[in-house]
Amino acid sequence: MGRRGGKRGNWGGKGRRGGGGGGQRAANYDPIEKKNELFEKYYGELGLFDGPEDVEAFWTALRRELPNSFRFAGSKGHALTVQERLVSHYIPEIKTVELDGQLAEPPKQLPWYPENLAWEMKTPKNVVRRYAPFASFQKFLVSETSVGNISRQEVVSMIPPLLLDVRPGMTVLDLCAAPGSKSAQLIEMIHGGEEARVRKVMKDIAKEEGREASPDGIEAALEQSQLEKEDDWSDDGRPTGLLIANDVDYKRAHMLIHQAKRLNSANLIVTNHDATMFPSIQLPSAPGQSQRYLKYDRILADVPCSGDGTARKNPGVWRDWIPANGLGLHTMQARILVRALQMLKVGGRVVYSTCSMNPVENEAVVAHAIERCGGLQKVELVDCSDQLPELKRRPGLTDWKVMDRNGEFWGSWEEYEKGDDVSTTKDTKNKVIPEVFPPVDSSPEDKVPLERCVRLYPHLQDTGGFFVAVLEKKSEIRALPEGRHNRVALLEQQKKKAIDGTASEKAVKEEEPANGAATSPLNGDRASTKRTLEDPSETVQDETPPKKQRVEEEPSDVRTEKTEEQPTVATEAPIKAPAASTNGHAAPEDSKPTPAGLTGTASAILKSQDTRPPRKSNQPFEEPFIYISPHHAVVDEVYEFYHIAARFPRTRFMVRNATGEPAKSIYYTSQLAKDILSENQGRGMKFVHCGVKMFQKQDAQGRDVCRWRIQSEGLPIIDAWVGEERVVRLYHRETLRKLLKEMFPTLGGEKWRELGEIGEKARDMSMGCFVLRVEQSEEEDGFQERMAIPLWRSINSINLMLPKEDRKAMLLRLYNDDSPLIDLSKERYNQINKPEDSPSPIDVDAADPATDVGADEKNADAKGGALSEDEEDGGVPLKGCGASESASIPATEPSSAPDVGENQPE
Ligand SMILES: C[S@@+](CC[C@H](N)C(=O)[O-])C[C@H]1O[C@@H](n2cnc3c(N)ncnc32)[C@H](O)[C@@H]1O
Repeated sequence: MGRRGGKRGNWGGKGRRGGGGGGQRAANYDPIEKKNELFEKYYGELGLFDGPEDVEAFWTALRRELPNSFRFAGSKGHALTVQERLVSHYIPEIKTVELDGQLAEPPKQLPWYPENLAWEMKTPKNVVRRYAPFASFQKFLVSETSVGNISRQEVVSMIPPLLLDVRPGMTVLDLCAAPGSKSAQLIEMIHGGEEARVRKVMKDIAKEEGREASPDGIEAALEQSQLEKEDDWSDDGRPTGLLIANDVDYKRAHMLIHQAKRLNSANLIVTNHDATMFPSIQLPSAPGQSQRYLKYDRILADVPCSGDGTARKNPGVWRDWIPANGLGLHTMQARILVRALQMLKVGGRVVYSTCSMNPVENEAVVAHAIERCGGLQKVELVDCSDQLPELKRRPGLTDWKVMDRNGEFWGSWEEYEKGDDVSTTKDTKNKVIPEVFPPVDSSPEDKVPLERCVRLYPHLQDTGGFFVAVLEKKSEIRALPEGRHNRVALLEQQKKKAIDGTASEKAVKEEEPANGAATSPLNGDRASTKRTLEDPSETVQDETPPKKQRVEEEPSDVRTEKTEEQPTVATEAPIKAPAASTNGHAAPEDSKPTPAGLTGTASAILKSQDTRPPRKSNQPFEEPFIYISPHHAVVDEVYEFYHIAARFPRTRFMVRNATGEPAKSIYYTSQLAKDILSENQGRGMKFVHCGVKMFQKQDAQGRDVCRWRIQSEGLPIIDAWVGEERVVRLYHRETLRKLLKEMFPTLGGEKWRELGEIGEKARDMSMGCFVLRVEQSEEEDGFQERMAIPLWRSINSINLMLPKEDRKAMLLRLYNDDSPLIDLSKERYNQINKPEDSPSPIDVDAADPATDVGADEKNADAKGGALSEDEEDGGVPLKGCGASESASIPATEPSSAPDVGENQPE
């Protein structure tokens, strides 16, 4: 993993590689001509637009560069506070810029985004570079993006999570999640109102115990949180919901982890599976009770697609567009959607989305999946025209033509089959299958209201092109095996109806599946008694795992594209499934072919019964997730040292090493995440991330010092439960400024006085980790937002345990200060270590007991010490937060563990 925030900080710099088969890399050196005969013919003749002006506006917009867009991320209260800086400081400055005699246009809020937290900026890059107010705004964007307070995201990509309507407490699955911008939105929704709920719980507890509640802006926080609407109180206000974010691509799954990590969610699990056969997840069940499986309230299927809606940011689309791109993806997209519908709770919602405008990848997939799931009695296509009313949109298509790879249009499967060029029509590689055409309705009640889908075109509100459909599960489904017979049977029914006026409603259901899936002993009703190891409510799909896809690395919203052909009818192809694993890491999907004739589920059953040791594989090794005993000595120690309230759950601490012993880091997860990890490890599930780092092992002097310091990531979760004995309160801006600016300010002599309001407390406090609570106040020199930061007291100094990037971002946001940080420990060391008078480590301390510079700190310097500003800007990997962050840790002045890759095992 690279430097924190690496790619997220890419604002207006050089072009990035994009999806859609090309990208701006080419645009930088050899501009791609925005022309493509087939592309223009296809969208020109599909009849998507309202007359010539509309058509013209569409193509003009599609050829224009895409505006920048971003949203303020994290908890609502925090996002609003960070946004306030843009509103009150940068926008007024930008408004003073004159461009060609006109005042510059500042960034604008998107009117339909909740709390107006999403923005777009149309100013061209060359202007941004030239004018100081833009340049300083740019600096703010980069800084806040790098610490995760701003998420750079395409406007249209923000829509699917909003239509998914996630509420706290829900169980959500994001099937194709990387690089994770939508997952980040989903996590925020799961955590909605958390801060205020927890504070209210604490207030109530204090009242019960006859104590004063902590004196700060609780009322304001309560107001912000819409507590009336939120209903997730069962875990003392902590969210009980869960997001499982999945991606088939391991590297991209890690990009997602990096992106989501800043949200510090204990309610996130990242998995690495093929979404077309995402495994059923077991839940714990009482002895003697039947097995329970996880069902989801909400599923996002933001599937890989041809990405032709991204042509504005990925000019490669213009060069590479061919009809086979969309045709080749349809089957996999439908499989993902069917799998999503299978795993959904009755009454739950799936949002299906693509950044393609092609009906073959959109309406055709929706109709195909509904058809396979048993029609509109089972799955409703939801009318969401009343949601996000200010978002301009067009209805889904109910009729369309299909272009074959020769550029010829066909109106229906029948027409296509009868086509003149028999060799083409019979060519299965051509990907033209019955399901890519508009659906065939056996009766008016079966007509899928595809107009309820949402289409977004570039010219409607200056965005990329996009497609969204919202589906609701009405009752349990048994998906029909995929294959031509479904649609063909319907066509035949229709023909028959036309001839003799009778429709055989049972025809499809009684049809023998072409792939034999329904006759498998492990499939359909006949198999229900045998299904001991998988969710009986899900019908087996006949799976052919997708072959290799081309994946472009792109931090925001990039589609992947298949380059290889994939059989559309999965009949005799050998089925492959994840290999068994005894320790949570699985062999690659293709390492263990399933015996021919068995379905994916059958294979999963065999797999889970497989007790052989895991095979050697190319799958990167993932350490197991092991929960530690609530009575473990380390748990006792931290509870005692930090005076953590007994009510805070002791059972959810986890380590990532095979011994199960706390060695370097202790993570915390929600209860549901724990249940899932504990129940499913060793069953072939590929978990790649879960848990927020809560405690980090720290070398320290002094017998009574707890060696486990609280990590800044975990602090928001445990903060409210830490006893006053380990809390320092801070109210004044200037005090925090000093602590942010200076690393390791000394307390020796009278130096503690320089720390103002906290000086005396700092002087007198014992060594080890404290929680610095920055409280809200109405004072002029007060804070609008409460914050909690870990603080370390060494022998003679204190230090905020905060990564440098966070310090810098806070200094810029709160104080408009972008001058370099001051590392006082380094200065002290350099002073003492003048060449002519270089004392031994013992001499150092003896010479000046006011310094904390000891042998380890010297070592740190010898190994390179802290990174200079220049080095950082030069992209040297930045790790940790202290002065000695890239080297060994001084015994008395701790640095944090690497702040990237913290999902990685110890
Ligand atoms: C359009 S991108 C998703 C963007 C993402 N939702 C976001 O908002 O950042 C599609 C993703 O699907 C993944 N993918 C492709 N085929 C998949 C499959 N069969 N199962 C799961 N993920 C898949 C790709 O690796 C890619 O990251």
